[in-house]
Amino acid sequence: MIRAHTVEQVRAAEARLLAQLPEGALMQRAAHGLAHAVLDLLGGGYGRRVLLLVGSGDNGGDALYAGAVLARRGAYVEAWLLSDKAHAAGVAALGQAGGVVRRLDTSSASASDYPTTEQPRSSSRERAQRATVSRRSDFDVVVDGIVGIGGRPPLREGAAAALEAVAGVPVVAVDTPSGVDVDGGELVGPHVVADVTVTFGTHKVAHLVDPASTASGVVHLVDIGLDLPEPALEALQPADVAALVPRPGPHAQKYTRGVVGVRAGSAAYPGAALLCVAGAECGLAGMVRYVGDPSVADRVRAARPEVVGDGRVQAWVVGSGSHDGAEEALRAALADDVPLVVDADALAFADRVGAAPAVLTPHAGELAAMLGVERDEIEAAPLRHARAAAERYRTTVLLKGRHTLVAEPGRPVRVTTSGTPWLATAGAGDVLSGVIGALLAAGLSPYDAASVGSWLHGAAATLASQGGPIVAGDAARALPAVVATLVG
Ligand SMILES: NC(=O)C1=CN([C@@H]2O[C@H](COP(=O)(O)OP(=O)(O)OC[C@H]3O[C@@H](n4cnc5c(N)ncnc54)[C@H](O)[C@@H]3O)[C@@H](O)[C@H]2O)[C@@H](O)CC1
Ligand SMILES: [K+]
Repeated sequence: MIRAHTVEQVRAAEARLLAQLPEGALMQRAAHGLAHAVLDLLGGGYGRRVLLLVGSGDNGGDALYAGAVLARRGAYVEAWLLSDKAHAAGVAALGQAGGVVRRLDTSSASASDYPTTEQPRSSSRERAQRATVSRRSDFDVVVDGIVGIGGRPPLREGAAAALEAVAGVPVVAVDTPSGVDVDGGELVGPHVVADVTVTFGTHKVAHLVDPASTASGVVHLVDIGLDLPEPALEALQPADVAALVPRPGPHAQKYTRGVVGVRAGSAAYPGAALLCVAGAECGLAGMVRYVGDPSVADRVRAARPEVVGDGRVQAWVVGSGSHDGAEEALRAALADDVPLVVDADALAFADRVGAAPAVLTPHAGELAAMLGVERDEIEAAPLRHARAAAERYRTTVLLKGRHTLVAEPGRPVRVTTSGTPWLATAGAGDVLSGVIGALLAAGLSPYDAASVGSWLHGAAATLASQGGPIVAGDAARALPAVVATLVG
């Protein structure tokens, strides 16, 4: 499991650990982890050229100490101090290691004010003595030590100008890309866009949740020995999914494995019925029933001879393509008093679900209608709105997106990081609701069914895609192969 904690949780854990360790030990752990990640990225230290952007806090301290390690490995390291309060011991350490330190006045800086003279090709000692500075193209990497978990977004003007001055150079962010909203994962103004983020102790919410996760690049976690409580957020990994996926026991029969019923599709949208059933037929439940418009039911049975008609089920999937039959489909499903997936057209009636165990599966537009806000607001702050919806409906809410979120009151939000952009295709949501229904029927809780279903759906899309385009049915067809690799 990948876990992410809030700034408050990290600070509390750090305080407990700091009390047991010699002064500075934690920062040294962080800085060495950072330096080694930079060395890995650059393929070594000797002859490499590293620029540190250093803010006023300990995030800058990490960058400076890491810079000292890199300088001792033969790298040319130059630090631009963006504040006159930069970490003093870190500045001294970098200087002792032969690094170049420049104090910049960022109060009125624009990108053109930043150093642009060419760096002479001479020994690192000479370079350090002359304290000459480089053109942006002379740096192999920029280390962003502007702000970490102590930052308040957005990035201040001077820091943003410094970034602009080195645009195009690969960036390694220290702990978090500076300027992002660390706990909310929102982007509210200028911020660093990192190629790699080296974080300490645990992931932060912004590394996993969109839109901020797009600014984090590849996230590398350095263990500094923190003892942490239940996370704010978690991302299932293959081993977690494998542990949760239902498997038939030696005496299994179709009814004990669970029966999932689908009330989806309509004469206007027959394809939604077929795709939802295709997801439900992933093989994780013992039987699939379809109930709907007779002409659609005929098409479902023609395509999928295993599917049977109305009867007892352990879970219902309602709403994908139900059109104006959604309200009645939801009413009928609720009458059975079993867990249900409420999708698409049925989401307009989500208030009727009450205390029934359920997964609501809106995309941003549907959630906007449910909460009475604009779609843009959901897309700018998906985590905040997924949590708000879970509280508002007192149930499990799966908000679809590049990194789908599963929120339930009182539980860490689960974020899905499997998948491919090729899955943004018509009918993908219908398949997803079917898979989640099958998992509910097999006995998983709404929280597990939603997060495992979403993970499997993303992994199946990746497998089907092989880097190229797919349609929703391709993802459904790849589901059994994904499950086989997990449980095999
Ligand atoms: N606390 C600890 O024990 C450890 C902390 N570590 C590092 O310390 C960091 C936290 O350090 P701090 O608490 O000093 O905080 P930061 O260094 O993250 O930032 C705080 C400073 O940044 C300035 N600032 C805030 N918002 C800004 C903005 N939008 N633009 C520009 N400047 C801004 C503030 O004036 C403040 O001085 C972590 O992210 C991590 O990198 C690591 O060394 C591991 C150990
Ligand atoms: K940073």
